[in-house]
Amino acid sequence: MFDSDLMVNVVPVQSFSDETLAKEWIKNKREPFILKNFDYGPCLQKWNAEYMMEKVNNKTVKIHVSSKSEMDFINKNFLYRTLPFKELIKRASQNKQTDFFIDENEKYYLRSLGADDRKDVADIQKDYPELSNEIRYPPLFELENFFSSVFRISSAGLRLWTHYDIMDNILIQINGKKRVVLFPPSDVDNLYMKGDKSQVLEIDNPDLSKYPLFAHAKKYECILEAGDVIFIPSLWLHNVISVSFSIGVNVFWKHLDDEFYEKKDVYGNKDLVAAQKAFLFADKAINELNRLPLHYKEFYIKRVIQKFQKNLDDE
Ligand SMILES: O=C(O)CCC(=O)C(=O)O
Ligand SMILES: [Fe+2]
Repeated sequence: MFDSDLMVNVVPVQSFSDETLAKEWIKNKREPFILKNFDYGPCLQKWNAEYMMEKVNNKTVKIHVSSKSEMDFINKNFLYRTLPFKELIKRASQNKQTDFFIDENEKYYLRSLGADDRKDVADIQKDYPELSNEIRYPPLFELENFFSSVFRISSAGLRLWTHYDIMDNILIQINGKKRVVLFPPSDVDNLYMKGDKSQVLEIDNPDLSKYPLFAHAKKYECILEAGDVIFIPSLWLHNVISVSFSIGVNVFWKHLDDEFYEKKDVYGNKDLVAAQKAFLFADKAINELNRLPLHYKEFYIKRVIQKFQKNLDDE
């Protein structure tokens, strides 16, 4: 497989400046897009490293620390540590560290959490009151469906693994640049999933002997500049690399009725209740079939898959 074969599957993410059009896309098209030129308020001018260090006092944050550019959640090649918010910003905004946990080139990632990270969802308005009136969200969702708002602060060059979330989501880029690569839900068979994450880490240089189907995955791709917001529809897989020191905020909201979401899901990434039940039934079905000799099991797994496929075909 050559690079050029992989390139065939790259689609640039659409961008536009019209909020009404953006809302239409969310409702009807459900594909990623970038909305440009929205007025987010003072955060766009103000939120740089110096300002954040000065403004946010007395807060400690749980962070990811990684000596590798490609963070790997499945094999945990990073550390969880705690730092004062100020210190996180200082370190994440510079490329070489004098104080470090692993080595001088280590990188930092903050996904902000609620006050009690097991019970509370992240909400910048509550968790960072000193910054709360400096950001305004674009009117792309109904306020009653709001779920959480999350800081995404990252060192230059750090990549967040490919994953999906179950809620609709906008990612607002406030400072610095990010490259975002997305894969449609229909490509989930090509992404070697483990839970909500893909095992293919090096998406630009994948090991195709290990992950041959990845070559067929369709990539939607864009660079998010400060002042851009991208819509990441639920179930679209996404991989995010910070091209420079980067401050972003993402907002999740519920696109379905409350009852479909797991109640205790503070991160907004647990599979929908119906899907969790289906996985449990699948485990039970597998246990049953495991009691049979292999050739019966193979035959009946195919028959069960046919049943699921027929259900989809009848839709
Ligand atoms: O910007 C990032 O680092 C990750 C964003 C993300 O995963 C999201 O908005 O759902
Ligand atoms: Fe995400």
